[in-house]
Amino acid sequence: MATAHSKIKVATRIRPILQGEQTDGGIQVVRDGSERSHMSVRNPRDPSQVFTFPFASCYDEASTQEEIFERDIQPMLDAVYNGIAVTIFAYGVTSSGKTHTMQGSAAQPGITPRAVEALLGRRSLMEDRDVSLSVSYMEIYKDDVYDLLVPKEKAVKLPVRENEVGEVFVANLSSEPVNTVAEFDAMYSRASKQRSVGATNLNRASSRSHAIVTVTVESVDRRSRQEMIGKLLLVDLAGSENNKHTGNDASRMAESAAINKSLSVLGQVVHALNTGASRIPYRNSKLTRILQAALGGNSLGLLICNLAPGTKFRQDTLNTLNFASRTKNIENKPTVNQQKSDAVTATKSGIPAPSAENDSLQRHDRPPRTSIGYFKKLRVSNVPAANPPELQPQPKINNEQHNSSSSSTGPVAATLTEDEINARIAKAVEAEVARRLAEFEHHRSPPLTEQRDEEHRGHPPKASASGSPRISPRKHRSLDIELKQRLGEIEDKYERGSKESQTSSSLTPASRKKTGRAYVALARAQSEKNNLQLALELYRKAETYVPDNVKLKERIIEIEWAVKQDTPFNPSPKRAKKPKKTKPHRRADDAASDSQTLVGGSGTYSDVTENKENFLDAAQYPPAKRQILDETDGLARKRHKAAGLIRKDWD
Ligand SMILES: Nc1ncnc2c1ncn2[C@@H]1O[C@H](COP(=O)(O)OP(=O)(O)OP(=O)(O)O)[C@@H](O)[C@H]1O
Repeated sequence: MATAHSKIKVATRIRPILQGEQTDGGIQVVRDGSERSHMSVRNPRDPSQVFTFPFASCYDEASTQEEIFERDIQPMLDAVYNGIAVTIFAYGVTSSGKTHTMQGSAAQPGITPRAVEALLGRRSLMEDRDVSLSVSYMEIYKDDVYDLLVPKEKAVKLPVRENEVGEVFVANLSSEPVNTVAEFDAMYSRASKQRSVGATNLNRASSRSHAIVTVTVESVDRRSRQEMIGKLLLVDLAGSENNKHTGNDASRMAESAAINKSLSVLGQVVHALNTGASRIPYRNSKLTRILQAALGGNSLGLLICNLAPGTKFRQDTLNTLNFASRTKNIENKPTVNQQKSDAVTATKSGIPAPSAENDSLQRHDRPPRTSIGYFKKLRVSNVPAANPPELQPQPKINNEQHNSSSSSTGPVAATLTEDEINARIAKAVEAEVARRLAEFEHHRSPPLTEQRDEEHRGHPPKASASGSPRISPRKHRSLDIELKQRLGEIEDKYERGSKESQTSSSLTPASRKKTGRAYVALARAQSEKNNLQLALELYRKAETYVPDNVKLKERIIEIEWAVKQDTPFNPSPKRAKKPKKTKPHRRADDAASDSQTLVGGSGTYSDVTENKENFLDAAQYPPAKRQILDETDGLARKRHKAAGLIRKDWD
């Protein structure tokens, strides 16, 4: 039987213009008369340029909650009843309409209440099966997981665990049985009030956390006692934020940093899956760990990208659509969770069947019966789902994860201090970077000796696409050599030390910064040589070490664009350094937080505009404009300092 692959489906939705919002109509849904549609977005920097992004469904400002539900959600619910996990997540910049789409209001209920109602409605149609529904509801706030079904004062941080077959679950998360729509509405509205929400300049009720509702549908065939467990995960992500617009205070800034960081990791996971990376960084945030099955795993997926039409969000829109374009390439392998429903099978697994006394609230400190994938090892057969074609037991997911904590706390940990272990981890990663870079360079570029020979033979050095490289080829080579030497030294040092394999998340902030910087320098050198594909890969590598660097993201988008259009990329010179006296003193712990975020996630239009300006020679600007830029920068620095975050310019 062939394995069924299913790509993540992507839909986009533009929210209506809010009161006082400025827009220039630069973002539109375009339909070609058939079912096909695409988003058209004007380049904020060059209005003559229009980007187009085709997606399965594009909804404009006039779209209704019902329309989206009927067209894109309803058809996926069959799969849930057929024992498959389905994940629907809303993504977008703050205030773009994610909560409206997922949760909605009493007058305009969103996807979540509609989906539960539809699932409950289907129950009566299942004549030969006993069906039960239960719901859990959690939020991920500042990278900690909380149960929204328990009163806030009693809510504790819940651990995210993995069972012996590598499936991730949230331990001790409660779930409640749901039999009627009224029951669900009461529970959902009570729990949603507990979600962390705060006012920002961009949204009076901005979600400060990612919220995940999980509806579990268990159905047992009355005759064969075969049980199927389907799941529906409804995810309302917090929105990426530009703190120049949000007007956040210190505590909001800390929330914002956590939101932007986790969204950034989500972007990295999507990127790693797209490029077939051997290591997918699911472990770098709780969000991606929990959504692991939905991203390259055994779940069916729908990503709804919410877009804000305001002009100031234009760059966010482009970032969101770029993310969406990458996500739609991800292939999942949906599998049916099916088993014989009897106590013997359950106890055979070593995990007791749920006790009869289990009342309305079930707690799980081990993989719950309903956890996605728990039945993988109990599964006795596969059933084809009504909708998806053929479904197979889940093949091994390409999600190799290097668990550095286990290696660093083995025999080494017994004799070394934590600092020493950290230092070794840092060295190991740097060594890995060095080795990969050397390999990369070896395969991609002609050996330096060959280049030198060419010059000796009188061939002029290759110019960049612009025809006027700012860095001479000689300088490129010396930069490459210098960096390789530096990385070689690190590797040598490491060779004399430990051999653990590591992840970027295990590095100290200083080491992450250093490694990221090395990649940026190499990438820049490659882009100067017009090796754009290679430069792009190196910039992306850098991003895995400094995921929240907005300028780096901007550079990646620019090069992606150049590669896509097959046009030359004209790298801008380094930002002119400001006079020393305007810079506040940097403490050691400031340096350590360099890899933290100024704004993360996707950045925003004005942010990028400013960054773009930073790439340009400051001397090109009239004094008044330079002063404004300096003041904005000073203000931002003050705010970030207050929140323990300091901006660091890369490149
Ligand atoms: N399709 C829509 N129709 C009418 N109003 C909408 C729509 N989408 C969003 N809104 C309104 O826009 C505002 C912002 O929406 P919402 O709170 O859903 O954004 P969000 O993306 O969840 O923001 P955050 O990430 O900050 O939580 C709200 O007042 C909401 O009611």
